[in-house]
Amino acid sequence: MATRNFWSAPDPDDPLSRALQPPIDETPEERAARIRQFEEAQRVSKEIDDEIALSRKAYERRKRAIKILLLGQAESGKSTTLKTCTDFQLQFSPQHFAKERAAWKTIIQLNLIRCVKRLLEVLQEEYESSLQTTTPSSVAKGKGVAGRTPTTPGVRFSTSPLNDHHRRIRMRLSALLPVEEELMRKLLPESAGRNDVCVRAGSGWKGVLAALSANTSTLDAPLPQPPPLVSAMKGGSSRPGTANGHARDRDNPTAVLAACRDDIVALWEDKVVQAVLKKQNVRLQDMPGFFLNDAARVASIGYEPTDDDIVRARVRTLGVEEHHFTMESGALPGTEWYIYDVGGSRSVRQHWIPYFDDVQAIIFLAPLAFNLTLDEDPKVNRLEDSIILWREVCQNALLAKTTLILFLNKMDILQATLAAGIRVAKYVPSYGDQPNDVQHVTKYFRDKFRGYHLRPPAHATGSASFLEAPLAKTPRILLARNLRDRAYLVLRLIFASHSQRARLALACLRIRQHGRSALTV
Ligand SMILES: Nc1nc2c(ncn2[C@@H]2O[C@H](COP(=O)(O)OP(=O)(O)OP(=O)(O)O)[C@@H](O)[C@H]2O)c(=O)[nH]1
Ligand SMILES: [Mg+2]
Repeated sequence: MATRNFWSAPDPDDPLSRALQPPIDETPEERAARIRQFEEAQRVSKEIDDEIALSRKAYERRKRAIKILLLGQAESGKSTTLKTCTDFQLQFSPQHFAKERAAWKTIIQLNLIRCVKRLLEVLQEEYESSLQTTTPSSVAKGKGVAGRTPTTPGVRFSTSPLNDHHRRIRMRLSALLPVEEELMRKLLPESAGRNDVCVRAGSGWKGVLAALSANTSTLDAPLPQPPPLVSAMKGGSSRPGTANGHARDRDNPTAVLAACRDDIVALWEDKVVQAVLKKQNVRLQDMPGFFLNDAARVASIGYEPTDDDIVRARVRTLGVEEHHFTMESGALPGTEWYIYDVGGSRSVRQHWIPYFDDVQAIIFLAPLAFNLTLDEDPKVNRLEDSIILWREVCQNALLAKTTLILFLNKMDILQATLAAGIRVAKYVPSYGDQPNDVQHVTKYFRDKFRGYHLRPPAHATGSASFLEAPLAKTPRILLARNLRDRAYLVLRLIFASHSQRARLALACLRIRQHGRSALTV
């Protein structure tokens, strides 16, 4: 239907049309101004129409897209799972990957500083708990430690095996703390007081860190000798990061870490320090973002993170991060995928719910961390929390038709924990005197999870590797032995190719069509 122009002949029956007519005595300038105004209004209106059409198209595309939600408690490995996928995708986009690598470098440096900080805390606790005050009788017996014998009653002394050498290293390494503070502030301004590395989803934190890393790379030349850290501890007043000549060090984690490198390595490899950790029952190796074994490499001037470093880096997610991929080849070319990575700590779990009625699949990560407790509530066992959370997900009515995929992950940590002689029965009394090996422990906990979803066929258990196992129509039990296995499955899930193994990806879609099922990996 043709539209009537504002200045066309008025419809005598329409009062609005009559009112919009130009005045009879309109001058040529007024007319030109009116036409310009009208054309501008038309342009804006068209722009709005185009935007509406575009967002309608995007909405339709999004409705057709495959949406996956990653769930699990904090530190369960959600972001890591996604990282492995992104990593894979970035192989085909090296420039983008270089930028990512720069961002991860700073995160890994922060992770290392956090490990050092934790180590220093343990040593401080040990030192404080060993402090004693001399009594006349102890002085008489010549009781004393760390090579010194207090000679006066009432003097406080330490019975700790840590000596002056350790204390000096400890003091020097405390220079890393302002660097950590400054980096954390840049990463997340409201992070003051948090003891972990965290980022707000969607805040563009990778860009911030990549820019930071690029700026500091010009400052990465070794510091003049002696390094400011050492001179500061030798009684000088110039501490790194103070106005006294070294303000730039705070902003240059690479240089400060390099100056601390030998101290970090020496402290971590020190036999006495290792004995203290054992006595205090602290396994820093189990800490997420553990890089002390790599300190000599990570704390060097020319450090470049490897892919493995990036996978192992720890950064806590706050909020919901959306990742969007379009499958370019393989079984479902052109398909759009959205993967949502959420924060897993208790205080942010309510943000999961709005995603429940919009996703086709949930990948639930559950590490078998039977001996650990939640950071946010040290009274709650991690594994118990995971099982309760899994039960809630399985029983949620909004997820009745959603494919549920359960990863029992961090198998390598389970293996190391059991190999270190840590007994399951000590933390889970119901485990009783069953053998304390990976096979029995995994089976025991797998059954705990299995109670809440379809029982898999008996023949599916115990396959050598899920990659070789033929795919059954019914859900099956598969075991990813390490991160690589898990990454592989998810990658196939996302970038399904024509290979045999890609059937796993298709299976997920098939399962989706057949209603509730679960695949335990
Ligand atoms: N050894 C080992 N470490 C793992 C594995 N999966 C994840 N990690 C590490 O565990 C830490 C925590 O993983 P994230 O992926 O950040 O955990 P998340 O679930 O995203 O945690 P939030 O964001 O706090 O909810 C990281 O340092 C990972 O490198 C695994 O299978 N084995
Ligand atoms: Mg995360």
